[in-house]
Amino acid sequence: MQSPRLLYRSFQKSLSSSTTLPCNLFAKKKPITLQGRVGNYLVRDVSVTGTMTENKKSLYNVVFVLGGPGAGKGTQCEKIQETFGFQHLSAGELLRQERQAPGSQYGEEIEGHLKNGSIVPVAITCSLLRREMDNSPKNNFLIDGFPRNKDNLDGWNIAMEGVAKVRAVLFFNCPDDVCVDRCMNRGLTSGRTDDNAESLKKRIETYRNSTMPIIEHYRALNLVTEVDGNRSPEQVRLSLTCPLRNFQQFFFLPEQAMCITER
Ligand SMILES: Nc1ncnc2c1ncn2[C@@H]1O[C@H](COP(=O)(O)OP(=O)(O)OP(=O)(O)O)[C@@H](O)[C@H]1O
Ligand SMILES: Nc1ccn([C@H]2C[C@H](O)[C@@H](COP(=O)(O)O)O2)c(=O)n1
Repeated sequence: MQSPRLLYRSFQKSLSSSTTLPCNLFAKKKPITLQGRVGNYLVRDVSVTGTMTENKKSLYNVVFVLGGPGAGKGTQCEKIQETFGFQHLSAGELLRQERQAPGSQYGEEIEGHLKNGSIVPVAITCSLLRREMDNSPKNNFLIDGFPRNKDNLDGWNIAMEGVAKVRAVLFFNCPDDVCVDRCMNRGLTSGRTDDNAESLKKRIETYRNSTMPIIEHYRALNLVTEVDGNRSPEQVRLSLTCPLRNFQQFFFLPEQAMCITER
């Protein structure tokens, strides 16, 4: 069997030699979807921005990382980002930095949400994420702690259409009591104003009521890889290797992305 990369290359060749696409499609920045066959495989969902011949930077590839507070998202993202060629962006961390930024017009608003365990409006969070993505040399992003509710999801879908594509969602499943214990321990040294019993009660509530429906939304789209977060960090890391290799192989090709299914 040919490797996905080789299949992809032959698909690219077949496109440039035989596919005629209207010029005005190339003129637009919006992505277009192409489909074709290579051998016994159907290659689809090739997203193109700009001209194919100019080899422009394609859509950002995104893996969302979700789970309860303390489920281990940040710990694992830090471990895997280098090995698998991602940049890790933590929505919570970006918000904490913005809250501290001198002269930020959003500082107080963010602080209120962090203390309450409620979710900051998407316009703020999404623009912080977008700024990091645009300034990064990377094209593949692990976005940790986003989208946390329907407002996040809807805002992202509008703002990122034609800019980023969600390839997969990693869901760290971990019992609430374990999550709370971990955050309380972290609170002894983290300096985080929300690692305390009162904020955690609200954060767990927000996770159950607002974030779980988002995970279910992506599960219905077949994008969710669920990970048992209630194990040692090393066991969790090992269990991620295989799914991440698959993402890397199938989704994160240099200029464009593809999906291959057997005929
Ligand atoms: N598998 C694990 N077993 C035990 N402790 C862990 C594990 N993973 C992470 N921790 C510890 O639990 C705490 C929370 O981990 P981490 O910050 O990765 O969680 P998170 O899901 O990113 O949390 P949050 O969403 O609140 O930022 C940290 O102190 C971390 O060292
Ligand atoms: N999409 C997001 C992500 C985070 N926040 C706020 C609210 C969270 O309680 C807090 C901490 O996030 P964490 O570091 O636990 O991922 O940040 C938000 O409003 N919207």
